[in-house]
Amino acid sequence: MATAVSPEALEEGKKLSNFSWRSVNMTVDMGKEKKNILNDISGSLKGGEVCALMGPSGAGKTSLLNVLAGRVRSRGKVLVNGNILLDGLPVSGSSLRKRIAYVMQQDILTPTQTVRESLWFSANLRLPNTYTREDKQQMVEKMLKDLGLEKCADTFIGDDMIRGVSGGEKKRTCVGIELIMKPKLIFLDEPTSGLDSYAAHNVVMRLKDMAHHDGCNVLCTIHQPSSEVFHLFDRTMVLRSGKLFYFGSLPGLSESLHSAGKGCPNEFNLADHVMFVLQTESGDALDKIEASMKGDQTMAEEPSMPNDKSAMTLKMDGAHAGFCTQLYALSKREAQNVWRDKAGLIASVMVPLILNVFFACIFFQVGDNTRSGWSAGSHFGGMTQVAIGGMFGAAQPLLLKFPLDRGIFLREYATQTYGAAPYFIAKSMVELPQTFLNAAITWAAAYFLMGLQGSFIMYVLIFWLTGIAAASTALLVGCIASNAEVAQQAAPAVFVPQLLFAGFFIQAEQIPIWLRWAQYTCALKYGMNLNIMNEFGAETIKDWPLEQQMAVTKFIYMNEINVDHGWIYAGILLAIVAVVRMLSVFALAKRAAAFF
Ligand SMILES: Nc1ncnc2c1ncn2[C@@H]1O[C@H](COP(=O)(O)OP(=O)(O)OP(=O)(O)O)[C@@H](O)[C@H]1O
Repeated sequence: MATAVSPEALEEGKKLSNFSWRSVNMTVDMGKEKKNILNDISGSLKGGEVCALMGPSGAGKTSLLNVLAGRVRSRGKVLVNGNILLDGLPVSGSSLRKRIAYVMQQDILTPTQTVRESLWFSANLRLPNTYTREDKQQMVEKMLKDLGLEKCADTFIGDDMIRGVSGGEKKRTCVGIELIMKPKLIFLDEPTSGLDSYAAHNVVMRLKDMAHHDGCNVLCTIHQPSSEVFHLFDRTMVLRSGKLFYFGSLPGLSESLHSAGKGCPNEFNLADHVMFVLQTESGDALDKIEASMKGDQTMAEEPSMPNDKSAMTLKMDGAHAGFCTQLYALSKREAQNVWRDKAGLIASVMVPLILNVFFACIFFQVGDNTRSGWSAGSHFGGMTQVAIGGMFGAAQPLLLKFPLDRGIFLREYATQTYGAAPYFIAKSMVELPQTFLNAAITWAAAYFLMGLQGSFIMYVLIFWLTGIAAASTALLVGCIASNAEVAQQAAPAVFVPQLLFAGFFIQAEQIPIWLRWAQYTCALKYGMNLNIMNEFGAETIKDWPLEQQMAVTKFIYMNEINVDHGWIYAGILLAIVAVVRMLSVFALAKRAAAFF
Protein backbone atom coordinates (compact mmCIF):
# COMPACT_ATOMS: atom_id res chain seq x y z
CA MET A 1 0.00 0.00 0.00
CA ALA A 2 1.41 3.42 -0.94
CA THR A 3 2.34 5.65 1.95
CA ALA A 4 0.13 8.68 2.48
CA VAL A 5 2.97 10.98 3.46
CA SER A 6 3.37 14.25 1.58
CA PRO A 7 6.18 14.78 -0.93
CA GLU A 8 7.23 17.88 1.08
CA ALA A 9 7.78 15.74 4.15
CA LEU A 10 9.88 13.39 2.12
CA GLU A 11 11.83 16.26 0.61
CA GLU A 12 12.51 17.66 4.06
CA GLY A 13 14.11 14.34 4.80
CA LYS A 14 11.69 13.40 7.57
CA LYS A 15 12.29 9.80 8.38
CA LEU A 16 9.22 7.64 8.14
CA SER A 17 8.87 5.08 10.87
CA ASN A 18 7.45 1.60 10.88
CA PHE A 19 5.69 0.50 14.00
CA SER A 20 4.79 -3.14 14.22
CA TRP A 21 3.69 -5.69 16.76
CA ARG A 22 3.91 -9.44 16.66
CA SER A 23 1.84 -12.05 18.48
CA VAL A 24 0.55 -9.73 21.18
CA ASN A 25 -1.32 -11.62 23.87
CA MET A 26 -2.88 -10.47 27.08
CA THR A 27 -4.46 -12.82 29.59
CA VAL A 28 -5.90 -12.28 33.01
CA ASP A 29 -5.94 -15.05 35.57
CA MET A 30 -9.51 -15.02 36.88
CA GLY A 31 -8.94 -17.84 39.38
CA LYS A 32 -10.83 -20.77 37.89
CA GLU A 33 -10.04 -19.80 34.32
CA LYS A 34 -7.79 -17.58 32.25
CA LYS A 35 -9.45 -14.79 30.32
CA ASN A 36 -7.88 -14.10 26.93
CA ILE A 37 -8.24 -10.40 26.41
CA LEU A 38 -5.92 -10.19 23.40
CA ASN A 39 -5.22 -13.19 21.26
CA ASP A 40 -2.18 -13.36 19.04
CA ILE A 41 -2.57 -9.96 17.43
CA SER A 42 -0.05 -8.81 14.86
CA GLY A 43 0.05 -5.81 12.60
CA SER A 44 2.01 -2.76 11.57
CA LEU A 45 1.62 0.93 10.87
CA LYS A 46 3.55 2.94 8.35
CA GLY A 47 4.56 6.58 8.70
CA GLY A 48 1.93 9.00 7.44
CA GLU A 49 -0.99 6.68 8.11
CA VAL A 50 -3.99 7.16 10.32
CA CYS A 51 -5.53 3.89 11.49
CA ALA A 52 -8.89 3.41 13.19
CA LEU A 53 -9.09 0.70 15.83
CA MET A 54 -12.66 -0.55 16.01
CA GLY A 55 -14.65 -3.34 17.55
CA PRO A 56 -17.69 -3.95 19.70
CA SER A 57 -17.58 -2.93 23.34
CA GLY A 58 -15.25 -5.27 25.25
CA ALA A 59 -13.45 -6.44 22.08
CA GLY A 60 -10.10 -5.33 23.52
CA LYS A 61 -9.45 -1.99 21.79
CA THR A 62 -8.30 -0.07 24.86
CA SER A 63 -6.31 -3.08 26.07
CA LEU A 64 -4.48 -3.34 22.74
CA LEU A 65 -3.81 0.40 22.64
CA ASN A 66 -2.44 0.26 26.19
CA VAL A 67 -0.22 -2.75 25.46
CA LEU A 68 1.13 -1.17 22.28
CA ALA A 69 1.78 2.06 24.18
CA GLY A 70 3.76 0.23 26.90
CA ARG A 71 1.16 1.20 29.51
CA VAL A 72 0.29 -2.35 30.54
CA ARG A 73 2.86 -4.85 31.62
CA SER A 74 2.81 -8.33 33.09
CA ARG A 75 2.00 -7.92 36.75
CA GLY A 76 0.03 -9.94 39.25
CA LYS A 77 -2.76 -11.72 37.44
CA VAL A 78 -2.15 -9.94 34.15
CA LEU A 79 0.21 -11.56 31.67
CA VAL A 80 1.28 -9.65 28.56
CA ASN A 81 3.62 -10.90 25.86
CA GLY A 82 4.53 -10.22 22.27
CA ASN A 83 7.04 -8.07 20.40
CA ILE A 84 6.72 -4.41 19.68
CA LEU A 85 9.09 -2.94 17.13
CA LEU A 86 9.88 0.56 16.04
CA ASP A 87 11.76 0.63 12.76
CA GLY A 88 12.59 -3.02 13.31
CA LEU A 89 14.02 -2.49 16.80
CA PRO A 90 12.27 -3.92 19.83
CA VAL A 91 11.02 -1.23 22.20
CA SER A 92 9.35 -1.49 25.59
CA GLY A 93 8.75 0.26 28.89
CA SER A 94 9.71 3.90 29.24
CA SER A 95 11.67 3.80 25.98
CA LEU A 96 8.37 3.03 24.24
CA ARG A 97 6.26 5.42 26.31
CA LYS A 98 8.59 8.30 25.57
CA ARG A 99 8.04 7.88 21.86
CA ILE A 100 4.31 7.67 22.02
CA ALA A 101 1.95 10.54 22.38
CA TYR A 102 -1.02 9.01 24.16
CA VAL A 103 -4.23 10.99 24.26
CA MET A 104 -6.51 9.53 26.88
CA GLN A 105 -10.27 9.34 26.59
CA GLN A 106 -10.86 11.85 29.39
CA ASP A 107 -9.67 15.43 28.94
CA ILE A 108 -7.45 15.88 31.99
CA LEU A 109 -6.30 19.48 31.82
CA THR A 110 -5.63 22.34 34.23
CA PRO A 111 -8.80 24.46 34.10
CA THR A 112 -7.05 27.70 35.00
CA GLN A 113 -4.51 27.51 32.17
CA THR A 114 -5.26 28.96 28.78
CA VAL A 115 -4.97 26.78 25.69
CA ARG A 116 -1.67 28.47 24.75
CA GLU A 117 -0.28 28.04 28.27
CA SER A 118 -1.23 24.35 28.29
CA LEU A 119 0.70 23.78 25.05
CA TRP A 120 3.61 25.88 26.27
CA PHE A 121 3.79 23.94 29.55
CA SER A 122 4.11 20.70 27.61
CA ALA A 123 6.60 22.12 25.07
CA ASN A 124 8.73 23.79 27.72
CA LEU A 125 9.06 20.72 29.93
CA ARG A 126 8.99 17.87 27.45
CA LEU A 127 10.98 19.00 24.46
CA PRO A 128 14.72 18.40 24.69
CA ASN A 129 17.03 21.30 25.48
CA THR A 130 18.32 21.21 21.91
CA TYR A 131 15.26 23.35 21.13
CA THR A 132 15.67 26.99 22.17
CA ARG A 133 12.90 28.93 23.91
CA GLU A 134 12.11 30.68 20.60
CA ASP A 135 11.91 27.31 18.79
CA LYS A 136 9.48 26.05 21.40
CA GLN A 137 7.37 29.20 21.19
CA GLN A 138 7.22 28.90 17.41
CA MET A 139 6.20 25.26 17.72
CA VAL A 140 3.39 26.21 20.10
CA GLU A 141 2.12 28.87 17.69
CA LYS A 142 2.29 26.42 14.81
CA MET A 143 0.43 23.79 16.79
CA LEU A 144 -2.28 26.29 17.69
CA LYS A 145 -2.61 27.09 13.98
CA ASP A 146 -2.53 23.45 12.87
CA LEU A 147 -5.19 22.46 15.35
CA GLY A 148 -7.40 25.44 14.60
CA LEU A 149 -7.02 26.73 18.15
CA GLU A 150 -5.82 30.26 17.39
CA LYS A 151 -9.13 31.92 18.21
CA CYS A 152 -9.35 30.34 21.65
CA ALA A 153 -5.59 30.35 22.38
CA ASP A 154 -5.97 32.77 25.29
CA THR A 155 -9.19 31.34 26.69
CA PHE A 156 -9.09 29.31 29.90
CA ILE A 157 -9.58 25.57 29.55
CA GLY A 158 -12.32 25.95 32.16
CA ASP A 159 -14.45 23.61 34.23
CA ASP A 160 -17.80 23.68 36.03
CA MET A 161 -16.82 26.88 37.84
CA ILE A 162 -14.70 28.68 35.24
CA ARG A 163 -16.09 29.37 31.80
CA GLY A 164 -13.77 27.91 29.23
CA VAL A 165 -13.30 26.44 25.77
CA SER A 166 -15.71 24.04 24.06
CA GLY A 167 -15.48 20.23 24.28
CA GLY A 168 -13.95 19.99 20.79
CA GLU A 169 -11.37 22.68 21.59
CA LYS A 170 -10.52 20.90 24.83
CA LYS A 171 -10.01 17.64 22.94
CA ARG A 172 -7.81 19.37 20.36
CA THR A 173 -5.80 20.93 23.20
CA CYS A 174 -5.23 17.42 24.62
CA VAL A 175 -4.09 16.31 21.18
CA GLY A 176 -1.79 19.37 20.84
CA ILE A 177 -0.20 18.78 24.26
CA GLU A 178 0.90 15.36 23.06
CA LEU A 179 1.76 16.26 19.48
CA ILE A 180 4.01 19.15 20.48
CA MET A 181 6.72 16.62 21.40
CA LYS A 182 6.83 15.58 17.74
CA PRO A 183 6.15 11.93 18.43
CA LYS A 184 6.63 9.23 15.88
CA LEU A 185 3.60 7.46 17.22
CA ILE A 186 0.32 8.98 18.23
CA PHE A 187 -2.24 6.86 20.06
CA LEU A 188 -5.64 8.22 20.89
CA ASP A 189 -8.35 6.54 22.92
CA GLU A 190 -11.67 7.64 21.48
CA PRO A 191 -10.65 11.17 20.52
CA THR A 192 -14.06 11.88 19.06
CA SER A 193 -16.28 10.65 21.89
CA GLY A 194 -18.63 13.35 23.05
CA LEU A 195 -18.04 15.48 19.96
CA ASP A 196 -20.60 16.25 17.27
CA SER A 197 -19.82 14.86 13.83
CA TYR A 198 -18.37 18.16 12.57
CA ALA A 199 -16.06 18.55 15.58
CA ALA A 200 -15.09 14.87 15.27
CA HIS A 201 -14.32 15.40 11.59
CA ASN A 202 -12.20 18.39 12.51
CA VAL A 203 -10.12 16.42 15.02
CA VAL A 204 -9.49 13.48 12.69
CA MET A 205 -8.78 15.84 9.78
CA ARG A 206 -6.08 17.58 11.84
CA LEU A 207 -4.58 14.21 12.75
CA LYS A 208 -4.56 13.18 9.15
CA ASP A 209 -2.93 16.45 8.06
CA MET A 210 -0.29 16.00 10.69
CA ALA A 211 0.41 12.38 9.86
CA HIS A 212 0.52 13.28 6.19
CA HIS A 213 2.84 16.22 6.72
CA ASP A 214 5.11 14.89 9.46
CA GLY A 215 5.09 11.23 8.57
CA CYS A 216 4.02 9.97 11.99
CA ASN A 217 1.84 6.92 12.73
CA VAL A 218 -1.58 7.53 14.21
CA LEU A 219 -3.68 4.83 15.82
CA CYS A 220 -6.98 5.66 17.45
CA THR A 221 -9.86 3.74 18.89
CA ILE A 222 -13.14 5.05 17.62
CA HIS A 223 -16.79 4.41 18.32
CA GLN A 224 -19.52 4.89 15.74
CA PRO A 225 -17.71 7.29 13.43
CA SER A 226 -19.83 9.09 10.85
CA SER A 227 -19.11 8.11 7.21
CA GLU A 228 -17.25 11.39 6.68
CA VAL A 229 -15.01 10.73 9.68
CA PHE A 230 -14.49 7.03 8.96
CA HIS A 231 -13.36 7.63 5.39
CA LEU A 232 -10.61 9.95 6.57
CA PHE A 233 -8.77 6.92 7.96
CA ASP A 234 -6.17 5.23 5.79
CA ARG A 235 -6.66 1.89 7.49
CA THR A 236 -8.78 0.17 10.01
CA MET A 237 -8.10 -2.60 12.46
CA VAL A 238 -11.23 -4.42 13.60
CA LEU A 239 -11.16 -6.57 16.73
CA ARG A 240 -13.64 -9.20 17.71
CA SER A 241 -13.48 -10.78 21.19
CA GLY A 242 -9.79 -10.00 21.56
CA LYS A 243 -8.91 -11.37 18.11
CA LEU A 244 -8.01 -9.59 14.90
CA PHE A 245 -10.98 -9.68 12.55
CA TYR A 246 -9.67 -7.37 9.84
CA PHE A 247 -6.68 -5.13 9.33
CA GLY A 248 -6.32 -3.17 6.15
CA SER A 249 -7.69 -0.39 3.99
CA LEU A 250 -11.29 0.78 4.07
CA PRO A 251 -12.02 -0.24 0.45
CA GLY A 252 -10.44 -3.60 1.33
CA LEU A 253 -12.86 -4.00 4.25
CA SER A 254 -15.82 -3.17 2.05
CA GLU A 255 -14.68 -5.61 -0.66
CA SER A 256 -13.97 -8.37 1.85
CA LEU A 257 -17.40 -8.06 3.42
CA HIS A 258 -18.92 -8.04 -0.05
CA SER A 259 -17.12 -11.19 -1.10
CA ALA A 260 -18.19 -12.87 2.16
CA GLY A 261 -21.81 -12.10 1.24
CA LYS A 262 -22.17 -9.37 3.86
CA GLY A 263 -21.54 -6.33 1.68
CA CYS A 264 -22.44 -2.90 2.99
CA PRO A 265 -25.48 -1.44 1.22
CA ASN A 266 -24.63 1.80 -0.57
CA GLU A 267 -26.61 4.09 1.68
CA PHE A 268 -25.23 2.49 4.88
CA ASN A 269 -22.28 3.63 6.96
CA LEU A 270 -19.48 1.03 6.57
CA ALA A 271 -18.32 1.44 10.19
CA ASP A 272 -21.82 0.88 11.54
CA HIS A 273 -22.34 -2.00 9.15
CA VAL A 274 -19.25 -3.93 10.22
CA MET A 275 -20.22 -3.47 13.89
CA PHE A 276 -23.70 -4.73 13.07
CA VAL A 277 -22.32 -7.81 11.31
CA LEU A 278 -19.97 -8.51 14.24
CA GLN A 279 -22.79 -8.39 16.73
CA THR A 280 -25.56 -10.15 14.83
CA GLU A 281 -23.79 -13.02 13.05
CA SER A 282 -23.10 -16.30 14.84
CA GLY A 283 -19.59 -17.18 15.93
CA ASP A 284 -19.23 -19.77 13.15
CA ALA A 285 -20.43 -17.36 10.50
CA LEU A 286 -17.97 -14.74 11.73
CA ASP A 287 -15.13 -17.30 11.70
CA LYS A 288 -15.92 -17.97 8.03
CA ILE A 289 -16.08 -14.27 7.18
CA GLU A 290 -12.82 -13.72 9.06
CA ALA A 291 -11.14 -16.53 7.14
CA SER A 292 -12.21 -14.98 3.84
CA MET A 293 -11.08 -11.47 4.82
CA LYS A 294 -8.14 -10.16 2.86
CA GLY A 295 -6.45 -7.59 5.03
CA ASP A 296 -3.59 -5.84 3.29
CA GLN A 297 -1.20 -5.06 6.10
CA THR A 298 2.46 -5.44 5.51
CA MET A 299 4.76 -6.44 8.33
CA ALA A 300 7.92 -4.68 9.30
CA GLU A 301 11.09 -6.72 9.24
CA GLU A 302 11.62 -9.43 11.83
CA PRO A 303 13.56 -8.28 14.87
CA SER A 304 16.97 -9.63 15.54
CA MET A 305 16.29 -9.55 19.31
CA PRO A 306 12.85 -10.90 19.75
CA ASN A 307 12.11 -10.75 23.45
CA ASP A 308 11.09 -7.99 25.79
CA LYS A 309 14.08 -8.26 28.10
CA SER A 310 16.53 -7.70 25.29
CA ALA A 311 14.67 -4.63 24.10
CA MET A 312 17.28 -2.02 23.36
CA THR A 313 16.84 1.54 24.39
CA LEU A 314 16.60 3.81 21.40
CA LYS A 315 18.80 6.87 21.34
CA MET A 316 17.23 9.76 23.23
CA ASP A 317 17.13 13.14 21.59
CA GLY A 318 18.86 15.03 24.38
CA ALA A 319 18.36 16.27 27.94
CA HIS A 320 14.98 17.59 28.96
CA ALA A 321 14.00 20.44 31.25
CA GLY A 322 16.03 20.39 34.44
CA PHE A 323 14.83 20.52 38.04
CA CYS A 324 14.78 24.35 38.26
CA THR A 325 12.80 24.75 35.04
CA GLN A 326 10.30 22.15 36.22
CA LEU A 327 10.02 23.80 39.62
CA TYR A 328 9.52 27.25 38.11
CA ALA A 329 6.90 26.07 35.61
CA LEU A 330 5.01 24.08 38.25
CA SER A 331 5.12 26.87 40.86
CA LYS A 332 3.89 29.36 38.27
CA ARG A 333 1.03 27.09 37.31
CA GLU A 334 0.11 26.43 40.96
CA ALA A 335 0.14 30.16 41.73
CA GLN A 336 -1.99 30.90 38.65
CA ASN A 337 -4.34 28.18 39.79
CA VAL A 338 -4.90 29.97 43.07
CA TRP A 339 -4.99 33.49 41.63
CA ARG A 340 -7.26 32.75 38.70
CA ASP A 341 -9.81 30.78 40.66
CA LYS A 342 -11.42 33.98 41.90
CA ALA A 343 -14.35 32.27 43.60
CA GLY A 344 -11.97 29.97 45.49
CA LEU A 345 -9.69 32.88 46.37
CA ILE A 346 -12.51 35.04 47.71
CA ALA A 347 -13.90 32.09 49.66
CA SER A 348 -10.47 31.39 51.18
CA VAL A 349 -10.40 34.94 52.62
CA MET A 350 -14.06 35.53 53.41
CA VAL A 351 -15.01 32.17 54.90
CA PRO A 352 -12.42 32.17 57.75
CA LEU A 353 -13.04 35.87 58.33
CA ILE A 354 -16.82 35.63 58.64
CA LEU A 355 -16.86 32.30 60.47
CA ASN A 356 -14.28 33.36 63.03
CA VAL A 357 -15.99 36.70 63.70
CA PHE A 358 -19.18 34.71 64.29
CA PHE A 359 -17.48 32.16 66.56
CA ALA A 360 -15.61 34.90 68.42
CA CYS A 361 -18.94 36.65 69.08
CA ILE A 362 -20.16 33.44 70.72
CA PHE A 363 -16.95 33.29 72.76
CA PHE A 364 -16.94 37.05 73.28
CA GLN A 365 -14.21 38.13 75.77
CA VAL A 366 -13.88 34.59 77.21
CA GLY A 367 -10.18 35.32 77.64
CA ASP A 368 -10.72 38.30 79.92
CA ASN A 369 -10.13 36.83 83.37
CA THR A 370 -11.20 40.07 85.08
CA ARG A 371 -14.79 39.56 83.86
CA SER A 372 -17.26 38.08 86.29
CA GLY A 373 -18.18 34.52 85.33
CA TRP A 374 -14.76 33.83 83.71
CA SER A 375 -14.12 30.10 83.45
CA ALA A 376 -11.01 28.20 82.40
CA GLY A 377 -13.25 25.83 80.39
CA SER A 378 -14.78 28.60 78.21
CA HIS A 379 -11.41 30.31 77.86
CA PHE A 380 -9.88 27.07 76.65
CA GLY A 381 -12.98 26.28 74.54
CA GLY A 382 -12.58 29.51 72.58
CA MET A 383 -8.98 28.68 71.68
CA THR A 384 -9.87 25.10 70.83
CA GLN A 385 -12.64 25.93 68.40
CA VAL A 386 -10.33 28.30 66.48
CA ALA A 387 -7.73 25.54 66.22
CA ILE A 388 -10.31 22.93 65.16
CA GLY A 389 -11.78 25.31 62.56
CA GLY A 390 -8.26 25.94 61.27
CA MET A 391 -7.54 22.24 60.92
CA PHE A 392 -10.67 21.59 58.87
CA GLY A 393 -10.23 24.84 56.93
CA ALA A 394 -6.74 23.76 55.83
CA ALA A 395 -7.68 20.16 55.08
CA GLN A 396 -11.02 20.59 53.32
CA PRO A 397 -9.87 22.34 50.09
CA LEU A 398 -7.17 19.70 49.57
CA LEU A 399 -9.57 16.83 50.24
CA LEU A 400 -11.90 18.24 47.63
CA LYS A 401 -9.39 19.36 45.04
CA PHE A 402 -6.40 17.10 45.22
CA PRO A 403 -7.96 13.86 43.96
CA LEU A 404 -8.88 15.88 40.84
CA ASP A 405 -5.40 17.44 40.52
CA ARG A 406 -3.98 13.96 40.93
CA GLY A 407 -5.33 12.96 37.49
CA ILE A 408 -3.30 15.79 35.95
CA PHE A 409 -0.22 14.74 37.92
CA LEU A 410 -0.56 11.11 36.83
CA ARG A 411 -0.91 12.04 33.16
CA GLU A 412 2.03 14.41 33.26
CA TYR A 413 4.19 12.18 35.43
CA ALA A 414 3.41 9.22 33.15
CA THR A 415 4.57 11.24 30.15
CA GLN A 416 7.69 12.25 32.08
CA THR A 417 6.83 15.94 31.95
CA TYR A 418 8.32 16.38 35.43
CA GLY A 419 9.29 14.45 38.54
CA ALA A 420 7.41 13.96 41.81
CA ALA A 421 9.85 16.09 43.84
CA PRO A 422 9.46 19.41 41.95
CA TYR A 423 5.72 18.82 41.88
CA PHE A 424 5.44 18.50 45.65
CA ILE A 425 7.89 21.31 46.34
CA ALA A 426 5.97 23.65 44.00
CA LYS A 427 2.68 22.70 45.65
CA SER A 428 4.14 23.38 49.10
CA MET A 429 5.68 26.70 48.05
CA VAL A 430 2.32 28.01 46.89
CA GLU A 431 0.51 26.51 49.87
CA LEU A 432 2.74 28.10 52.55
CA PRO A 433 1.76 31.76 51.97
CA GLN A 434 -1.88 30.73 51.58
CA THR A 435 -1.88 28.90 54.90
CA PHE A 436 -0.11 31.85 56.54
CA LEU A 437 -2.70 34.29 55.19
CA ASN A 438 -5.44 32.02 56.46
CA ALA A 439 -3.80 31.94 59.93
CA ALA A 440 -3.43 35.73 60.04
CA ILE A 441 -7.04 36.33 58.94
CA THR A 442 -8.40 33.79 61.39
CA TRP A 443 -6.62 35.21 64.40
CA ALA A 444 -7.23 38.83 63.38
CA ALA A 445 -10.93 37.97 63.44
CA ALA A 446 -10.90 35.95 66.66
CA TYR A 447 -8.10 37.16 68.93
CA PHE A 448 -9.36 40.60 69.94
CA LEU A 449 -13.06 39.72 70.09
CA MET A 450 -12.30 36.73 72.32
CA GLY A 451 -10.03 38.88 74.54
CA LEU A 452 -7.17 36.35 74.52
CA GLN A 453 -3.95 37.20 76.31
CA GLY A 454 -1.21 35.11 74.66
CA SER A 455 1.04 36.50 71.91
CA PHE A 456 -0.89 37.21 68.69
CA ILE A 457 2.11 36.38 66.52
CA MET A 458 2.61 33.08 68.34
CA TYR A 459 -1.02 32.18 67.71
CA VAL A 460 -0.60 32.89 64.00
CA LEU A 461 2.60 30.85 63.79
CA ILE A 462 1.14 27.88 65.70
CA PHE A 463 -2.01 27.97 63.56
CA TRP A 464 0.14 28.13 60.43
CA LEU A 465 2.17 25.10 61.44
CA THR A 466 -0.91 23.12 62.51
CA GLY A 467 -2.65 24.10 59.26
CA ILE A 468 0.30 22.84 57.20
CA ALA A 469 0.22 19.56 59.13
CA ALA A 470 -3.55 19.21 58.51
CA ALA A 471 -3.09 20.05 54.81
CA SER A 472 -0.28 17.47 54.58
CA THR A 473 -2.54 14.81 56.14
CA ALA A 474 -5.31 15.72 53.68
CA LEU A 475 -2.79 15.48 50.84
CA LEU A 476 -1.81 11.98 51.96
CA VAL A 477 -5.48 10.94 52.15
CA GLY A 478 -5.95 12.40 48.64
CA CYS A 479 -2.93 10.45 47.33
CA ILE A 480 -4.12 7.16 48.80
CA ALA A 481 -7.88 7.42 48.17
CA SER A 482 -9.12 6.19 44.81
CA ASN A 483 -11.20 9.32 44.18
CA ALA A 484 -12.48 12.54 45.75
CA GLU A 485 -15.53 10.82 47.23
CA VAL A 486 -13.45 8.17 49.00
CA ALA A 487 -11.12 10.91 50.27
CA GLN A 488 -14.09 12.79 51.72
CA GLN A 489 -15.45 9.67 53.36
CA ALA A 490 -12.08 8.71 54.82
CA ALA A 491 -11.48 12.19 56.24
CA PRO A 492 -13.49 11.82 59.50
CA ALA A 493 -11.48 8.70 60.37
CA VAL A 494 -8.31 10.77 60.16
CA PHE A 495 -9.45 14.07 61.62
CA VAL A 496 -12.04 13.22 64.31
CA PRO A 497 -9.49 11.40 66.56
CA GLN A 498 -7.45 14.61 66.46
CA LEU A 499 -10.39 16.44 68.03
CA LEU A 500 -10.70 13.84 70.74
CA PHE A 501 -7.04 14.10 71.67
CA ALA A 502 -7.02 17.91 71.61
CA GLY A 503 -7.92 17.99 75.32
CA PHE A 504 -11.27 19.73 75.07
CA PHE A 505 -13.78 16.87 75.06
CA ILE A 506 -11.74 14.69 77.36
CA GLN A 507 -8.49 15.41 79.09
CA ALA A 508 -5.50 13.22 78.30
CA GLU A 509 -5.31 11.94 81.88
CA GLN A 510 -8.83 10.47 81.60
CA ILE A 511 -8.16 8.51 78.40
CA PRO A 512 -7.45 4.78 79.05
CA ILE A 513 -3.69 4.35 79.28
CA TRP A 514 -3.56 1.76 76.48
CA LEU A 515 -5.08 4.33 74.08
CA ARG A 516 -3.32 7.41 75.35
CA TRP A 517 -0.26 6.89 73.15
CA ALA A 518 -2.38 7.73 70.08
CA GLN A 519 -2.47 11.41 71.07
CA TYR A 520 1.22 11.66 70.20
CA THR A 521 0.48 10.98 66.52
CA CYS A 522 -2.04 13.84 66.34
CA ALA A 523 -0.82 17.17 65.00
CA LEU A 524 -3.71 19.06 66.58
CA LYS A 525 -2.66 17.85 70.03
CA TYR A 526 0.78 19.50 69.63
CA GLY A 527 -0.85 22.63 68.22
CA MET A 528 -3.17 22.79 71.24
CA ASN A 529 -0.28 22.20 73.64
CA LEU A 530 1.50 25.19 72.11
CA ASN A 531 -1.68 27.29 72.21
CA ILE A 532 -2.22 26.48 75.89
CA MET A 533 1.40 27.36 76.67
CA ASN A 534 1.00 30.62 74.75
CA GLU A 535 -2.24 31.59 76.49
CA PHE A 536 -1.59 30.28 79.97
CA GLY A 537 2.19 30.83 80.15
CA ALA A 538 3.77 31.75 83.51
CA GLU A 539 4.36 35.35 82.37
CA THR A 540 0.71 35.86 81.43
CA ILE A 541 -0.90 34.33 84.50
CA LYS A 542 1.55 35.55 87.14
CA ASP A 543 -0.78 38.42 88.17
CA TRP A 544 -3.98 36.37 88.03
CA PRO A 545 -5.83 35.47 91.22
CA LEU A 546 -4.45 32.27 92.72
CA GLU A 547 -7.68 30.37 92.15
CA GLN A 548 -7.55 31.13 88.41
CA GLN A 549 -3.87 30.26 88.25
CA MET A 550 -4.65 26.91 89.86
CA ALA A 551 -7.50 26.27 87.40
CA VAL A 552 -5.31 26.71 84.34
CA THR A 553 -2.30 24.93 85.87
CA LYS A 554 -4.50 21.93 86.62
CA PHE A 555 -5.62 22.08 83.02
CA ILE A 556 -2.01 21.99 81.78
CA TYR A 557 -1.22 19.12 84.12
CA MET A 558 -4.28 17.05 83.15
CA ASN A 559 -3.45 17.39 79.47
CA GLU A 560 0.06 16.10 80.11
CA ILE A 561 1.67 19.26 78.77
CA ASN A 562 5.29 19.89 79.69
CA VAL A 563 5.77 23.66 79.62
CA ASP A 564 9.49 23.26 78.93
CA HIS A 565 8.84 21.30 75.75
CA GLY A 566 7.61 24.10 73.48
CA TRP A 567 10.38 23.63 70.91
CA ILE A 568 9.96 19.87 71.04
CA TYR A 569 6.24 20.21 70.25
CA ALA A 570 7.03 22.56 67.35
CA GLY A 571 9.75 20.16 66.16
CA ILE A 572 7.35 17.21 66.27
CA LEU A 573 4.80 19.19 64.25
CA LEU A 574 7.48 19.90 61.63
CA ALA A 575 8.50 16.23 61.65
CA ILE A 576 4.86 15.19 61.12
CA VAL A 577 4.69 17.56 58.13
CA ALA A 578 7.92 16.16 56.66
CA VAL A 579 7.01 12.49 57.19
CA VAL A 580 3.44 12.85 55.91
CA ARG A 581 4.62 14.79 52.82
CA MET A 582 7.18 12.10 52.08
CA LEU A 583 4.54 9.39 52.45
CA SER A 584 2.40 11.36 49.98
CA VAL A 585 5.24 11.36 47.46
CA PHE A 586 5.63 7.58 47.84
CA ALA A 587 1.87 6.99 47.65
CA LEU A 588 1.60 9.03 44.49
CA ALA A 589 4.69 7.53 42.89
CA LYS A 590 3.22 4.08 43.60
CA ARG A 591 -0.07 5.11 42.07
CA ALA A 592 1.79 6.47 39.05
CA ALA A 593 3.63 3.15 38.64
CA ALA A 594 0.27 1.35 38.69
CA PHE A 595 -0.99 3.86 36.12
CA PHE A 596 0.93 2.07 33.36
N1 LIG B 1 -7.11 -6.07 34.04
C1 LIG B 1 -8.22 -6.69 33.62
N2 LIG B 1 -8.81 -7.65 34.37
C2 LIG B 1 -9.92 -8.30 33.97
N3 LIG B 1 -10.53 -8.04 32.80
C3 LIG B 1 -10.01 -7.09 32.02
C4 LIG B 1 -8.83 -6.36 32.37
N4 LIG B 1 -8.55 -5.48 31.38
C5 LIG B 1 -9.51 -5.63 30.45
N5 LIG B 1 -10.38 -6.59 30.82
C6 LIG B 1 -11.53 -7.09 30.06
O1 LIG B 1 -11.10 -7.25 28.73
C7 LIG B 1 -12.13 -6.94 27.84
C8 LIG B 1 -11.65 -5.87 26.85
O2 LIG B 1 -11.56 -4.64 27.53
P1 LIG B 1 -11.25 -3.29 26.76
O3 LIG B 1 -11.42 -2.17 27.71
O4 LIG B 1 -9.94 -3.41 26.09
O5 LIG B 1 -12.42 -3.28 25.67
P2 LIG B 1 -12.82 -2.17 24.65
O6 LIG B 1 -12.93 -2.80 23.33
O7 LIG B 1 -11.92 -0.99 24.74
O8 LIG B 1 -14.27 -1.79 25.21
P3 LIG B 1 -15.06 -0.40 25.16
O9 LIG B 1 -15.32 -0.09 23.73
O10 LIG B 1 -16.33 -0.72 25.89
O11 LIG B 1 -14.22 0.62 25.87
C9 LIG B 1 -13.31 -6.50 28.66
O12 LIG B 1 -14.17 -7.60 28.82
C10 LIG B 1 -12.69 -6.12 29.99
O13 LIG B 1 -13.58 -6.30 31.04
